[in-house]
Parts: sequence; structure tokens; C-alpha cells
Amino acid sequence: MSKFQLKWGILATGGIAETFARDLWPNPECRGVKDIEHTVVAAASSSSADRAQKFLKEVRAADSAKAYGSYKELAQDPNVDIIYIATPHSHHYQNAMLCLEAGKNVLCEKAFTTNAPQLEALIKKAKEKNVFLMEAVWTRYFPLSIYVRDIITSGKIGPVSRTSADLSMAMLPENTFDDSHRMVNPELAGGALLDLGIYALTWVFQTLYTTQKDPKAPSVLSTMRKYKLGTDEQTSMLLTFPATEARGEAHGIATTGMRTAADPDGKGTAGPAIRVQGEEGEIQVFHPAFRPTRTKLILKDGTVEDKEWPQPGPGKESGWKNGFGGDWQPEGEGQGMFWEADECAHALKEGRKEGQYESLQESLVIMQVMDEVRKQNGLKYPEKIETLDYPVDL
Ligand SMILES: NC(=O)C1=CN([C@@H]2O[C@H](COP(=O)(O)OP(=O)(O)OC[C@H]3O[C@@H](n4cnc5c(N)ncnc54)[C@H](OP(=O)(O)O)[C@@H]3O)[C@@H](O)[C@H]2O)C=CC1
Ligand SMILES: O=C1OC[C@@H](O)[C@H](O)[C@H]1O
Repeated sequence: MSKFQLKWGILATGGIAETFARDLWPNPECRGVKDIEHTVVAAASSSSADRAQKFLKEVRAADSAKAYGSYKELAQDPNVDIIYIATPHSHHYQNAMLCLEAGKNVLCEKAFTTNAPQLEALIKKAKEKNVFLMEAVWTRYFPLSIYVRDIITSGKIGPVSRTSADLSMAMLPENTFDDSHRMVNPELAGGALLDLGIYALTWVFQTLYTTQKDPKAPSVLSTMRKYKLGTDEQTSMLLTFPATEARGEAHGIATTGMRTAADPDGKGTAGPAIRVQGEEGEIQVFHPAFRPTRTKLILKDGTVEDKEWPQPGPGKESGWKNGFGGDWQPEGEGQGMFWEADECAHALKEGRKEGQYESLQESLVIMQVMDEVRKQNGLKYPEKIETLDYPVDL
């Protein structure tokens, strides 16, 4: 059987671009995926073509891969099937529009855009060009996430009425980040909400919204503690999801922050970061919410199922070098970003224009929730990064 080949272009050469591109290197067969192949055929850096060339070497791309010194050249490369966008949040709208305008399929890092109207404009453009568009919320595509959603839809824990999810990582911003860093800088749409809070929201949504046949957008109440630069360093959200066919009203509690830790000792002693609670039991997921590797199912009848979910990889012997994962990524394992890449390949192979575990509609509802949270707490980014105008030189 011939395999479906997906040829990737990587837009930007920072931290996550490197991790993602490294994750494309192991043969998908090492995770049981037999029908597709990924190849990095080009990369672009806004700094220089030399930087892109160095990047391609670091991620083991073939010598034939093209190195570009501008994103525009990458968007126009006819050999590229899909572009992975790995710039700061502030730039996603402009970068994605550039690629969609050029007729490219796009996988765009989270948070998709700075606001919901920008995302609506991207969705409209993707439809007009008849291309694929997906937000790179990689966690959604893990077998662990599929298992959790299946537990819910199977009815095993009964109707779910509450999910609480925390992604807090004690990295005191004043000691960790320069004022120009994307995690705190308003010019780059920094702050906990768009960077980390989106994972707490992902768990609330994929358990209370994605699992429903007739999902409805939630209402939201929120509070925010601001950093000295005006971006948020801690945000707490209480979401109310209307009743559906399968359950009554449900509450989602999503918290995020840079001052407290979901896992203070790094050993899971504090308990689960995520609890999905139903009438017959609950399913727990352990920190970190973006790359969890442990779940615990606890049922009223006394059943307890503790499960580990190591990320597959090519093994230590392959000489494969770990990426961004650091402590979370034992040697020989992959980071786990390949699951979302596999979803892109399967979607394009099947002719789908969006991901199967997070529709564009759902990404939009989440973006609307984040807009509302910012509105309730007076967090605005500079006009040039919230605008619908295109092109804007950032
Ligand atoms: N899924 C995940 O686990 C993770 C996702 N992310 C997401 O990935 C995105 C990028 O994060 P990360 O890789 O950590 O960021 P980095 O700062 O490491 O890299 C961002 C890259 O974007 C390009 N860029 C273009 N314009 C700018 C600008 N004005 N300021 C800074 N960089 C610019 C640069 O590449 P060049 O010079 O080559 O053009 C830069 O290297 C964010 O959306 C973030 O939320 C981040 C970490 C983990
Ligand atoms: O997506 C992410 O996951 C890991 C975090 O450390 C990082 O800040 C964030 O962008």
C-alpha cells in the first residue's frame, strides 16, 4: 500500500517550531500509524534564510528542503502542502491569512488568533479557498484525550455535571521573563490566558462540549490578576454550559497562572490537575494539562483504574534528540505533537477541511469565551494586533 505523503512547510524557527518539526521525523509506524508519512520540505525565518537553513539541519530535514528568509516565499512554494505556523499569538492572524490567501492548508499554533472576529475572518478565507485549517491544540489528539472523551460518551461515569481544570506553572514572571518576552508582552498578546489558560479551557470544553451531540456555548464569569505590563498573570473562569440531551446544566472551572503550581513538587502529590465529575464516578488527569501522561478512573462501585500514557518514539538507539519537552519527555519518547500532524495528514487524505476532535466552530466558541474574559477584566491588546486589517506589517 502506498502511503499518503504530507509535505510540511514550517513558518518560524523558534522553540515550538523546532519541537514540532523534530516530532515529524520518527516513522509514524513507531506509534502504529501505517498509512501516512510526514516530510519537512521547507522552512522560513523572518530573520534570515541562514537561520531557516540552520533550523532545517537541526530538525533533520533532507538536504533538498528549501530555506526561506521570508514567510511570503514559503507561502508561495508550490511543493508545500501544509504550513505549520509557530509565531507568537500576535502574529497568527497575519501569518495565517498570508498562507490561506496563497491557497495553503494551515495548522496554526494556539491561541488561534488574538480575538474571535480575526478567527471568523480566517475561517471565511479557508472556506473561500477550499483549504484545511486547524488550531494546533495538540493535546486534543492524544490517545489519552480520546480515552477520556470515550469514557464520558460511554456513560461509564454517568452524566457529567462538572469539570475543573488547572494549568498553573510557578515561573514567577518577574524572575523568568524579560518585559519583551512573548509570555508577558502585550505587543505579542502575552499573558497566562492565551498561552496556558487555553489548555484549562481545552479540558473543560473537550469534556463538557465536544462530547455532546448538541453542544451549546457557555456563559462565563471570570477574574484576573494583572502583571505589571497589563497582561494577565493569573486568571480564573467559571463556565456554565446549558443542559444537553445527555445531561443537565454543567459547570466548568478553568484556572491558570504563573505564580502557583498545579504540581508544586513535580511528583503529582497535589493530586490531579483535571477532574471530570459524573454521577457514577470521575476521571482524573494529571499535570501538565498540555502533555498529560497519567489518568485515574474512580467509580462509585469501587473500581479504580490508574493508567500511564507514555508518548511513543523511535527509541534511544535511533540517535533522535529530544525537543522542547525537557523533563516531560523521557529519552526515546516523542513529544506527542505528531498526533496532531497525523490528524492533518488523515484529514487531507480524506478530503476533510477541519480537524475531527476540535471543529473550527468549537475553536471559535473558545476564542469568544477568551474575548469575554478579557472584556470582563479590561485586558486589551494593541490595536495593530487586534485589527481585522490585512496585510499589516508587524
Ligand atoms: N503546543 C505547545 O506545546 C506550545 C505552543 N506554543 C505556541 O507556539 C507559538 C510560538 O511560541 P514559541 O515557539 O515558544 O515562541 P518563540 O519565541 O520561541 O518563537 C517564536 C518565533 O516566531 C518568529 N517571530 C516572528 N516575529 C516575531 C516577533 N515579533 N517576536 C518574536 N518572535 C517572532 C521568530 O521566528 P523567525 O525569526 O524564524 O521568524 C521566533 O523564533 C505561540 O503561539 C505559543 O503559544 C509555544 C510553546 C509550546
Ligand atoms: O503551549 C504551551 O505549552 C507549554 C508551556 O510551557 C508553553 O508556555 C505553552 O505555550
